Amino acid sequence: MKDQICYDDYQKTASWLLSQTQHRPKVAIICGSGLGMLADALKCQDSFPYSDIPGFPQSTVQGHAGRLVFGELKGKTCVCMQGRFHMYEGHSLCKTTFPVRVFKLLGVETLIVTNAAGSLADSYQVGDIMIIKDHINFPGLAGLNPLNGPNDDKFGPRFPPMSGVYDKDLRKIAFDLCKSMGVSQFVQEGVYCMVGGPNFESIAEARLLHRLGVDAVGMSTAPEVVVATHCGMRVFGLSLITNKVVKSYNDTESVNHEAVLEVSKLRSQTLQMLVTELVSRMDINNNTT
Ligand SMILES: O=P(O)(O)O[C@@H]1C[C@H](O)[C@@H](CO)O1
Ligand SMILES: Nc1nc2[nH]cnc2c(=O)[nH]1
Repeated sequence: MKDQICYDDYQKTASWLLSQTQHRPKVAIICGSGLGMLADALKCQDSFPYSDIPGFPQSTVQGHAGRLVFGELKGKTCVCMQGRFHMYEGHSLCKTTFPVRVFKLLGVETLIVTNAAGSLADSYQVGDIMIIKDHINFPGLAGLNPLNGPNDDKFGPRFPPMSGVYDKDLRKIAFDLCKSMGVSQFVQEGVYCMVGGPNFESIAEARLLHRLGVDAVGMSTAPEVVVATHCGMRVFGLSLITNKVVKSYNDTESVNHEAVLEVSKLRSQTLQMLVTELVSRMDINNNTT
């Protein structure tokens, strides 16, 4: 896939998908590491391996199946990415966010992003679910932004604001749902920070992030949210805390990807229920053809 992607490229992929499925999703869900089971709740599924979708990049990370699944959650039509693209895989940022603009052209209005993340906040525990309140886009601050290059006005403005992008109403609904599901004791709300990866943080880096007010750190999400916001989508995000980031030189523990995937499994059912109920409560105009 070439690095410069133009409107026609997104359009070709969207048109192909629309010709292959009757589903017309209003909600898109991006599954984080080990969280692909979120798609299992979809009814009346049509699914497509990324390798079959014209123009789609390919997943290379363990725990990211590489399938696009269309279907219904409690009667609401959704499309779900079982596997996302990360900058550290060697994709350019416009490739990692390619699906988001395709979703826009499919008619998607709300993007739900999920990820596995390490916690910096002292009060967080492994297995906590963090409702994302805001993000720090570290690569973005350093000039690595998916919106770099000529702006395409068909998608959005040259200088999009990024304040208040994680929808307040959806966050409130999610909190209330967690209470009624009896899981609020392990639900947090906080700031997610994207770093480039693929290495996990050094202790000095972890301390820096902690001092900056980061609650959870990961290697994705922010570019997808920037692109979704640019094209006018509503955004909701969840981080699953899979590990505590090591901040002390006395700590002998260290994190690895297998442990991240193990913890993802632990909370899979809760996350699936939360996302399903959240979507069912969304105010969406569902056109099914
Ligand atoms: O796709 P996400 O952000 O959930 O993946 C996280 C960050 C790395 O890709 C991986 C590290 O275990 O999990
Ligand atoms: N950067 C980063 N990404 C993660 N994804 C899951 N855990 C972590 C972590 O500790 N650091």
